[in-house]
Amino acid sequence: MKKINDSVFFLGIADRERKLFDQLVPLREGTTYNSYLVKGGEKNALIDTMYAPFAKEYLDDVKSAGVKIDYIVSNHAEQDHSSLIPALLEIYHDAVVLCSLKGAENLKNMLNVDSSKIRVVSDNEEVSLGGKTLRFYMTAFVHWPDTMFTYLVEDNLLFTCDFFGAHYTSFDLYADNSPALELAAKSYYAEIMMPFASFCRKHLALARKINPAMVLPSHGAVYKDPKFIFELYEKWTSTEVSGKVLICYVSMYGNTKILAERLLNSLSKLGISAKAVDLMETDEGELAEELIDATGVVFGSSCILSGPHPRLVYCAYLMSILKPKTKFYTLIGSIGWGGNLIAPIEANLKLPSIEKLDPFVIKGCPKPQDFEALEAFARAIADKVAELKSA
Ligand SMILES: Cc1cc2nc3c(=O)[nH]c(=O)nc-3n(C[C@H](O)[C@H](O)[C@H](O)COP(=O)(O)O)c2cc1C
Repeated sequence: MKKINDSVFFLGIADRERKLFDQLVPLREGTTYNSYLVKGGEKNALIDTMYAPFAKEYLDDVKSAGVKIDYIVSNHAEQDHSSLIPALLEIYHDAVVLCSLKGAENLKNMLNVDSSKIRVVSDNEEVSLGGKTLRFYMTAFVHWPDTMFTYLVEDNLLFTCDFFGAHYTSFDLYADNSPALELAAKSYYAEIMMPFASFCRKHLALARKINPAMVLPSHGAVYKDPKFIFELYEKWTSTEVSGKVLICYVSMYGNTKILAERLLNSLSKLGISAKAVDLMETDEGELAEELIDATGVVFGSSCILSGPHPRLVYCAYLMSILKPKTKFYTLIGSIGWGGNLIAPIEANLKLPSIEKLDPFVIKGCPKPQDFEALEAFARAIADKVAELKSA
């Protein structure tokens, strides 16, 4: 247990060995699950709890505080924060779980929490701990429909659960505002929050309006200087067109790779910010990070068994669920004799109003005339970027 002030304590636990989150998100250095204890003059509250595998450590820590737990605030019912609520209710029989309406439904469905133990709170509702007041803000969809913020009024502390979180363990208590933390927060945003960008913008504005002295998320470090994470979220959620073009390719014998590298070079010469990633060497997390500001995506694939490499189809599907603000896509590739490179990608790429530019496909290895044609293809992409930026 680490002290934040005389009334507020951090009960986070680092899970450094964890390699994958939600069976989808690769972790660079594990993660932390953060829970907080708020001691009031009359009552005490836990804000979010802990992931079940850490039951012993966590419950010992809570008990060592030597206070009765009157309230268990569940800002979000995902099991990494809520799965020890039943165990806590076994210890603290009179404790009441405070959560949103959707949170109540989720806690009942997922953890069999008895309705009699739950009190649903509404937007702006306050609960007094005696000299300390918890105020709740309904912040649906950052990232489940149940999510809410808890604000400790007298101390000006904002508990945001997953919002502003980071899978980051290299800290003692407070954020060091380092490039490593920025990358962890970026990765977290891309994989967890980006699909809900409009909700993120709305709840970011709320957090800014509250103007807390600290932001206390449920993964990663406590932000003593919330401006750091607010400005990053401002940038990532911005609707501005960055103009960046991301080339995502797979190549068996190097033909498509040559096209990808030539295109990257041509785009750079035309003043376009571009990046090429080999999808066989890029995990979901890295791809998601690159997609945050990708205005255009160029899929690169050779033909394999009549279609694109399956990794490209997966990439298109991933884009559909992560919902980056990508405005256009196209394709480069090399075939042997025939097949359809674009159709399986198209069938899986479901992004509202994304525009398709004519693809560029060659036979076998690139020839001098192919390189010339590729220059024209690069100019068409640059023109589209310029058009989007000036719109
Ligand atoms: C396993 C395998 C399956 C292939 N299937 C097809 C195919 O169905 N249609 C086609 O036109 N070419 C096919 N090809 C040929 C490749 O698309 C072609 O050699 C291409 O130039 C390879 O480009 P790369 O080096 O970027 O992978 C196949 C090649 C391999 C190795």
